[in-house]
Amino acid sequence: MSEIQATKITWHEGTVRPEERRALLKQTGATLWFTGLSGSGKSTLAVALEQVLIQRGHAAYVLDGDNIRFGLNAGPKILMDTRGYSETQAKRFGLAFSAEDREENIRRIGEVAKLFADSGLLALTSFISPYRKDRDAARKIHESNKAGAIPFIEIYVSTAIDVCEQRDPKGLYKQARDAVAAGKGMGFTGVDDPYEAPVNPELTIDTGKYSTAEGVAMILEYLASKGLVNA
Ligand SMILES: Nc1ncnc2c1ncn2[C@@H]1O[C@H](COP(=O)(O)OS(=O)(=O)O)[C@@H](OP(=O)(O)O)[C@H]1O
Ligand SMILES: Nc1ncnc2c1ncn2[C@@H]1O[C@H](COP(=O)(O)OP(=O)(O)O)[C@@H](O)[C@H]1O
Repeated sequence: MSEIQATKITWHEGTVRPEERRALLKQTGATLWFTGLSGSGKSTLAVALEQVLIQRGHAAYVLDGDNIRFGLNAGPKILMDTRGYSETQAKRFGLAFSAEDREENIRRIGEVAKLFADSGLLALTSFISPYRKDRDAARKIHESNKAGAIPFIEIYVSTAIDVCEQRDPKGLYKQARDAVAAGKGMGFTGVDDPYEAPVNPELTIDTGKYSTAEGVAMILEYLASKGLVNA
């Protein structure tokens, strides 16, 4: 017996067809997967795009790395301080920034975005998602969706590290550089932790060159070309 059979779970088919969901919401669900360094502009772009989409009558929702790490993917300390987890539980379920924890962070959010998009929403995810294999796995989750493949649009926010570091909106680059100088390190993406750039993203946007409004316009143009938004 395989591992999967051993768990004795069976898929329970729904009766609502994807066309019915599309007719109800007057749109096709999709995931827009923003990836890039801290401070590259993922959240700014995603939030600005969400606003325009809603104004245009589209159901859209941003899943933001920082925000999701307060809840679904909270770290051990937050789980103990705000959810009453014991230290053992918090260590078991909490996610920090090791390669394994980032992998699980992205796996969960790949699944959640897929559910949102399958329900008919435009899911906008804003996570560093530094590992190519983890982003590819999220794409695969969408491609192999039970009710039919879901569009997965990878948007590489390619802003150079020196620009991100100059912005340093949360002071984390400075902290990371100081930690490295002190010989401790912080495992901060781009400083002393890897970022693997996408090989073949659907879109690339450098916010060092384009304004937020221009970036949003580029994404809308792409979505319109795929029939995913009202022109
Ligand atoms: N070590 C380390 N490396 C990178 N980022 C760090 C780290 N520690 C904390 N932060 C803050 O967490 C935000 C990134 O969370 P993500 O869930 O998007 O990261 S990941 O996809 O799991 O790599 C990231 O937010 P953004 O700046 O919005 O990207 C940082 O504010
Ligand atoms: N063209 C632009 N697009 C997006 N953000 C920009 C742009 N120009 C400057 N910024 C600034 O860069 C910072 C990007 O931060 P944020 O959106 O939180 O990035 P990330 O989510 O990738 O960490 C913000 O302070 C934002 O105001």
